[in-house]
Amino acid sequence: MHLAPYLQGLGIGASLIIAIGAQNAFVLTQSLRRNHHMAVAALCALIDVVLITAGVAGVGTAVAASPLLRQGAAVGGAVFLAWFGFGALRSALRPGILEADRAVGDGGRTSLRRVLGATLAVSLLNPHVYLDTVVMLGGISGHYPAPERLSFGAGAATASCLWFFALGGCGRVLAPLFRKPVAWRVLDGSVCLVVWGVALSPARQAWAG
Ligand SMILES: NC(=[NH2+])NCCC[C@H](N)C(=O)O
Repeated sequence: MHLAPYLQGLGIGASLIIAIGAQNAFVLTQSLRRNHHMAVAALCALIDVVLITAGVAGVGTAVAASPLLRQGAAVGGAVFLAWFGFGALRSALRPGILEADRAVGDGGRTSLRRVLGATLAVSLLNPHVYLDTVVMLGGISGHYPAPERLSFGAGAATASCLWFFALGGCGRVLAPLFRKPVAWRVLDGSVCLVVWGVALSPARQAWAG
């Protein structure tokens, strides 16, 4: 294991993942509801590990080289983020509609299958996930010689695991704050703005172009 590339992978992986977006908002919501939150965190971490491995193995370079794949991902991603943001806007404007869903604690649990299905959707249909793992981390890892590339990938995978388990576990601490409906409205409103901002961001369009 090479320490310097490992730490670089850890730092770059963390800085890419920490910004709030659709996936983080979803994990945080399940954590606040204690809705199979550790299974959700584990699935997100697992998906990251698999995609980072693919990126480090060279898939990212191939995707970036294909205009068709890039544009397909960009259009699909914008549609997904627009739809996800619309859901957040709806619950910010009419918090009552999701009341049962939003109960803090054990009141709002849905079946494990449904929650894991939603986790897969919010991860695998989300362009940010591929951009971070396959394209960015995969692309940066290409600058290292092979053994150091593996250490870089291991560092990035460590960042993902630490982040998702921390986010999944933090609901217990934040739960008292989210007993007030207004806190959910603020969270949902911010998520809507951020997600729509990402859907329209010039960086994403440049990537598509
Ligand atoms: N490494 C990742 N899984 N990145 C994608 C998720 C990160 C992004 N901030 C979000 O919450 O949507």
